[in-house]
Amino acid sequence: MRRCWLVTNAGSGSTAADGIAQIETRLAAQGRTLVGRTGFPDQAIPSPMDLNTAGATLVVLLAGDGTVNAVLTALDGWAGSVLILPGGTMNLLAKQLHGDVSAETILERLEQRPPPRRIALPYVTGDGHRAYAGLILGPATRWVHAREAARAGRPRQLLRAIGQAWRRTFGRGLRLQDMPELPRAYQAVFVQPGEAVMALTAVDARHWRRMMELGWAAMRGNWAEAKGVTRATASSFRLASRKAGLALFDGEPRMLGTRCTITTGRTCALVLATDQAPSSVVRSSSEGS
Ligand SMILES: Nc1ncnc2c1ncn2[C@@H]1O[C@H](COP(=O)(O)OP(=O)(O)OP(=O)(O)O)[C@@H](O)[C@H]1O
Repeated sequence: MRRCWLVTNAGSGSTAADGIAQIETRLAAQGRTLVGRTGFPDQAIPSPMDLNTAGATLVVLLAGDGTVNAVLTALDGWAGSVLILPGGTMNLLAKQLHGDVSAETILERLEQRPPPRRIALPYVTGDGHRAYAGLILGPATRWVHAREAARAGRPRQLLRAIGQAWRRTFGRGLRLQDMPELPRAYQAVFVQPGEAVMALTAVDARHWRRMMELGWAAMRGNWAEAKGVTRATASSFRLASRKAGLALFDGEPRMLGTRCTITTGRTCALVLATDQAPSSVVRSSSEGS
């Protein structure tokens, strides 16, 4: 893992130019050679063939969960390793793999003996899209447009997006098929990948602030029996919607077709985990290095 390719996203929550420079300095101090750099999304993610041609055996990724999603999906099947460093806002995957530690600490652990394990990550999938940290379904997904407008510093677009999200959230909820445990119409359904089955958390809460708090907290797994929340597990289920609907795959908006089926999958052993006591999702999917 001496020859690396660095992928960054300047739009990710906590990726600053000096942070990227620090990572490059640290890699050089460890005797690693940077054979390529990609600034996503302006530049395309390198293909396995690009990486092999450059002799890269390690992709170091400093970005948020949305960028991590794009890279893992593009590189699934590659024989090298991917090291995910926290460069985003939530960094759910980096925390699962390494604990809540800095990029510097994770790079230090690359040198430890035995070396970090390469693991296969489970994901949930629908209509060809994947979510490694979590999938959000239902009208609450409309709030993503407000988030992106705020991020882009566009106040008029933000106000319009808030208005639309507000109306949608309190409109008709999402119904699921093949899930008798979840019989109602829900404002949001959070789906997290797991070992054999996925975990569903359905929110039937009509207060928008509670709903958004519950949503992202659910992804971090730090709340349990909140009001208006029902939990279930499934190996697959279908959306009952007759119209295409918005979904958030690791926070990124994608359209799902009518009656789309959501199932599970798993990557090849691609991703490095450095935490001694990783989360249950990671532990359950671990493989030898
Ligand atoms: N596949 C993609 N294609 C195009 N743009 C993307 C893609 N994934 C992420 N982005 C954009 O890159 C920016 C940063 O997203 P990213 O998810 O990497 O960081 P974040 O949202 O700050 O972190 P986190 O998801 O961990 O909270 C966002 O504007 C996002 O929409």
